[in-house]
Amino acid sequence: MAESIAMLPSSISSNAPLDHHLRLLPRSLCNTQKLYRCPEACMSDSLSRNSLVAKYTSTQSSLLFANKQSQSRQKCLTPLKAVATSETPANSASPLIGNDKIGVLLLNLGGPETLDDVQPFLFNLFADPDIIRLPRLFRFLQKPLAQFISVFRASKSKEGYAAIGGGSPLRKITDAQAEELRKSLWSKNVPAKVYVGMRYWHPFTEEAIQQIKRDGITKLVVLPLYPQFSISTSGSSLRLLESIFREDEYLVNMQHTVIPSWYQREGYIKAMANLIEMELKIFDSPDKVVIFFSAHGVPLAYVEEAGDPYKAEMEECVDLIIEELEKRKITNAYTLAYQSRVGPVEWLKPYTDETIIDLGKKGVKSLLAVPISFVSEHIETLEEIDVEYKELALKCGIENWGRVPALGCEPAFISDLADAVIESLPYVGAMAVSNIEARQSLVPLGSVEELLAAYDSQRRELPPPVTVWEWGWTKSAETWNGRAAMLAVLVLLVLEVTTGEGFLHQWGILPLFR
Ligand SMILES: C=CC1=C(C)c2cc3[nH]c(cc4nc(cc5[nH]c(cc1n2)c(C)c5CCC(=O)O)C(CCC(=O)O)=C4C)c(C)c3C=C
Ligand SMILES: [Fe+2]
Repeated sequence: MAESIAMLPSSISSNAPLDHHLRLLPRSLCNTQKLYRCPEACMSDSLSRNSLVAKYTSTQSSLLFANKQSQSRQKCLTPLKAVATSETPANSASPLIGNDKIGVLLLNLGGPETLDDVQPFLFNLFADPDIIRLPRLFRFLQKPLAQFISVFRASKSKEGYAAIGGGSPLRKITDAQAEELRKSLWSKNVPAKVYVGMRYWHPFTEEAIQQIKRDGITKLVVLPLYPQFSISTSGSSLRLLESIFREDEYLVNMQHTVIPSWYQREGYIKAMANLIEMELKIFDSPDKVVIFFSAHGVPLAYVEEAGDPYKAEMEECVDLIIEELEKRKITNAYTLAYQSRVGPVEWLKPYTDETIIDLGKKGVKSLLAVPISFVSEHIETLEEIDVEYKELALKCGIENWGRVPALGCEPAFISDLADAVIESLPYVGAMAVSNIEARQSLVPLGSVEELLAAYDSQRRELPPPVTVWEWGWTKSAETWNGRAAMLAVLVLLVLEVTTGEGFLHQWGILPLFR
């Protein structure tokens, strides 16, 4: 059996040129004000596309990256030898580097595969305290509330899923991405197994972890398939992983590292720019098209109260894509807005629908929508953007509409994910505190525990994204009181009409039958 030996990077030796890392460092590491280009500036001549606004102060504290089983740093930075046999089957159950069996766990949201799955899927979603965080005193209501809201919302959601073929394409696409990533890793002499762990539907994270144990994986790279970190997405999955790891002796001894976000990677940025460049060419006058980045929203309180880095990462991501486009002499106007709001609380602004209406009023005629928070097609690209927002845009006078496809299995993107995994391997179970390269993003590489400790450590109570009853003169109480009052009036009316008795009859508003 022929054996090939390849050297893996001694520390992070990214394919990305050094200046790319360096360019990102001041933004990512300093605790001073961050500068962002004003997205609203896109429509204004006076505010050039390069106008800078101070928007965000990173609260990033220095983090200690060591999981319980951390090796000495010296050891982790020793070049690893990747041992792959040319005859090893691609789906071998025992992928080895040295004596280690390497696994990559892709974390994703999951989606209902049939219309019957919609309500239980929604139940799982709303039962997650990172989606609806109830006050401590009311935690026991989490499941009944999730049941209530999921039943209440299911019919609306089902309409959406019916419109895109009767279910979410997420599982199929994520499985395909996992397979392409595995092939890419093997082609780079890293024989790893790749697993998919969904948060709210099959294959659940718990199932993936069982398989990881059965396969005897000893080093695990955890890679959420969200380019930007949010408490409500990657954070929620990491919290689940933490609880699974904590209770399992095997997992406690398995070394791991997490790549919490990767929006800043050159390969991802270039892949997004490629897609935008290609779609722009379809328009008659490509330079007149406004590039409309539409990100999934989160409630404002996640960012302002719990310190979710999601908004800052999203804005930085858009900046980096725009910089890449500028290098290609593409200098279109652009804007960023947030979609998919659920419930009455305030979410990140500007909202996508309101921004489309504004752009229409300002006379914009061509719009290219760019979904930016997710790398697969899903209900919010296929239904919300392609149907609802397109319809709204056409109604608002926008004549030419285009949409950039999600990255899916785009080869340059998958290859870059593989590089991200390879670059993280020296940090599996290791301390990376002083490694500048490991700290490129607002949420740098670390272990599950460290990341959860760094973000949202107190797990503060947040206003829920859906209407939940609260005591006092609050918005939700007003909403629920209003609904209760309307219901009571309806019941009284029905009683009046059916019994012929009541206030309206006594006051002579309705005729007395007697
Ligand atoms: C980065 C992406 C996402 C963030 C942030 C996010 C936060 C978030 N979502 C909800 C509520 C719902 N999300 C739903 C579906 C859904 N959400 C995302 C991504 C993010 N969510 C995706 C990719 C999908 C689609 C999955 C699919 O099946 O294709 C749904 C269900 C669909 C619907 O009824 O609209 C809900 C509900 C909240 C409350 C939230 C932040 C707190
Ligand atoms: Fe969502």
